[in-house]
Amino acid sequence: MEYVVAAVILLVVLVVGAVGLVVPRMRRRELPPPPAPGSTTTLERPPAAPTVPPVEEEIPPLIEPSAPVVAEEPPAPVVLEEPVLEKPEPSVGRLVRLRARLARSQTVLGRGLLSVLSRDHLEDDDWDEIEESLITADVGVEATQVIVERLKERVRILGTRTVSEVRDQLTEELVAALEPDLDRSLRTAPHDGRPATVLVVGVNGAGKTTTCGKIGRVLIADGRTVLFGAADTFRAAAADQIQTWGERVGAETVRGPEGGDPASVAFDAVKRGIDTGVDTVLIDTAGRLQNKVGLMDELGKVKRVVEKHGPVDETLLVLDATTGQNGLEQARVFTEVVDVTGVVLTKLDGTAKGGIVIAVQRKLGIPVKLVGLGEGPDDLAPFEPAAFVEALLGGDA
Ligand SMILES: Nc1nc2c(ncn2[C@@H]2O[C@H](COP(=O)(O)OP(=O)(O)OP(=O)(O)O)[C@@H](O)[C@H]2O)c(=O)[nH]1
Repeated sequence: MEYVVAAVILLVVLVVGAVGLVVPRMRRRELPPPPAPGSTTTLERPPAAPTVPPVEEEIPPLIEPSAPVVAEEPPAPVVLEEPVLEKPEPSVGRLVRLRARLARSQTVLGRGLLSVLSRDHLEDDDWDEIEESLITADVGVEATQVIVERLKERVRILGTRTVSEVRDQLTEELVAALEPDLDRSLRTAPHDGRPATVLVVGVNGAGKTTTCGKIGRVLIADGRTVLFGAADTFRAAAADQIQTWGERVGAETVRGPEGGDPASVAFDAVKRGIDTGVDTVLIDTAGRLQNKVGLMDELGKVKRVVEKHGPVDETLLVLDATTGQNGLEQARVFTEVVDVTGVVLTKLDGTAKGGIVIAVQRKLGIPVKLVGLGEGPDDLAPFEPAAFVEALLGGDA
């Protein structure tokens, strides 16, 4: 009996042992019970992801592939064509060629005056009419009085007059009023190792940028090399404009950021001109009203900064002829801020007041060196008093 009890106990122990071994294994496969609230959870490192063999990613092309490439003849080499540069007209004789542009002035001055002067007897009324014609043509009161007095005197002394005699006398008086002996040459010849510098100044819309481009062409036509400085940093279009003028004739343009310091652009332009060895650097400045003190000071600074490279050779004041006598006050202020050495009178093609040339010179004591006679690239002419008066009076040059 004792043996039976012992065998049963042994059997029970074996069964319990076997169950104890099997149950924990099965439990391990089940999810762990949720952690008791408040207990800390130890995060176990997740099992490493199974290693997947790398798949080669397809990178889309930047440009869509065209049809499958078929082996063919290699393409002919691309020959880069040199830009075709324009050949500006020579400056000599331009005024004569452009004389028809003064037709409006001719009507007032030429035909008007000559028809009065060729009357048999010149009475006071006739002289008044002559005076009026000159003043209407913007010659200015002072200059008109001088011209009329001198003509009266000559007519009185000469006594009898033919139309051609009167015409000659009038021509002489107008030419004399234009002070033909003034030096009108543009100082654009380079110095030893340094280009000549030309500064172009004036009020808004007078035609500075256009004139700058046209002067560049005049110089290139006369055999000089040119570089433009786009110091009009107020108007991005002005820099584009001058650059286009330059590209047409193969001249480089130095420009700065929009709204940048114009003096620094002007300085850099001259520096570049020195480095590249050009003959002349033409600097276009922004338009400014003569009564804006800050802007006029800025102009003075542009000139001073440029002069760190050496003196400015020409400071050209661009005046719009259609603004008539009003332009004279603007001009006076400019001459006080920068030492103006020459006047460019633009838009003479659009006014009947060609006499403004006389008034400008008399009032400012500065020679008119160039005249603008249209919007075309070569519509700028060196000013020659005799040819100008001939054109005004509508006779032969
Ligand atoms: N008819 C005529 N138009 C001209 C002449 N010169 C310039 N212009 C025109 O005048 C306008 C103004 O010229 P711009 O050169 O842009 O004037 P700007 O002085 O540089 O102007 P801002 O930089 O704004 O001060 C343009 O339409 C030119 O074509 C000229 O001699 N005759």
